[in-house]
Amino acid sequence: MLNSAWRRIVIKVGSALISPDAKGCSTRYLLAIARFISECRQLGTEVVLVSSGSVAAGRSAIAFAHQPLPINIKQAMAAVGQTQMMATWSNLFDFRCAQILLTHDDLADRRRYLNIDNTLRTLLANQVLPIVNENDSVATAELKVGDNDNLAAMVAVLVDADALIICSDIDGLYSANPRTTPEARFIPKVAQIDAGIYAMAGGSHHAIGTGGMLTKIQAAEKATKLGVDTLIINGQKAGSFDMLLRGEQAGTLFLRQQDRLSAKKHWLLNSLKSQGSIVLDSGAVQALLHKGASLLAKGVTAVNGRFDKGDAIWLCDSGGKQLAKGICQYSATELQLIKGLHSQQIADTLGFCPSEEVVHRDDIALTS
Ligand SMILES: Nc1ncnc2c1ncn2[C@@H]1O[C@H](COP(=O)(O)OP(=O)(O)O)[C@@H](O)[C@H]1O
Ligand SMILES: N[C@@H](CCC(=O)OP(=O)(O)O)C(=O)O
Repeated sequence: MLNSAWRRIVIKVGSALISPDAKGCSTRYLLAIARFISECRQLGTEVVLVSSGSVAAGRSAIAFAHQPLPINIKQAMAAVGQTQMMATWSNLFDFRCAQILLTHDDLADRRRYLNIDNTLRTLLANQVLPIVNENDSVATAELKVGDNDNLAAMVAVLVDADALIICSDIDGLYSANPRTTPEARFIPKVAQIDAGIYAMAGGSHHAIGTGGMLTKIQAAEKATKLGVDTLIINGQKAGSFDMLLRGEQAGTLFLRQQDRLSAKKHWLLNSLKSQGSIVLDSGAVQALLHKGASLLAKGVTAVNGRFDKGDAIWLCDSGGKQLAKGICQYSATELQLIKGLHSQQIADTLGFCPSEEVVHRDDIALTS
């Protein structure tokens, strides 16, 4: 039985699995991965897929013989390969897929970060499989995350995933690159990522992979710090997925450093500076404290301070007691106009309704 604590997972698939011969997309390895994704969903685990492969899949369409590939050539390859990659995945599923293309800027900007978060939540709530990649054909080097291992870790944190599964072309982390050091030892579990672990990492052995083991360890560090267990598994072996479905460990497991929810709560309460506060009516206070509910406009009675969509704010009771901190989906000006209204009235009042919730329950940390 798949790990029952996995409510939501992010699966990252590397270029070598999408386009093993760098001649367009191949289903050679994707069939087993697609079957795994379908089974996870049937077991009630939500899946977000981060798929590399646009450059590798589009490589044969653009004439260029030399290495390294210049950025304009890679961008043209990505533009061709991205549609092929999406079409290949879509053909393997009997449910809908959605394409999300991101750059580093989208994740660094608070408003865009929230929009992506809302889009992903909505897709998952509608049983659509989000397939994320870097927006390679438009992003310049400075705008890029640069590799999909780190991108997948950022997405895992964004969607509050319980686990990040990085599917590569090797069984997991070894004490050195086994392709150049045959006596390298396999490392099944990593409790703490330190300089010694980084020293094990070598680069990629093929021209289409980005980062080799280094970016996978960086990704594991990002994700485990914020409460996401991270696995590096061999996506070329269907047996890796069978093991996970039986609840067994496959590949190398990087253990999360703390509980995911407490990591988020800690981040909200201690790292995000509050830009204002809102006062809740007694019904909203009860729903917040005892039902873990999202905050709706109906329950807001007053708005203090000047904050923007995406800022952290205090949620207070009528006596001014700070009950929780949360990320607000509306600016203070917008909230002044919609406070006390039913969610259905928001669009009529503002002309738009980015979210039915003023503060989503996933973005709330109670102070006690
Ligand atoms: N310590 C290590 N343990 C395992 N693999 C390593 C190590 N150092 C470097 N590698 C290389 O990293 C490769 C996987 O990274 P990469 O080629 O970027 O794959 P992907 O396309 O899946 O991201 C392996 O095939 C191996 O050649
Ligand atoms: N975004 C790029 C992949 C970048 C990347 O990290 O590749 P990989 O190391 O194969 O996961 C693409 O779609 O070609």
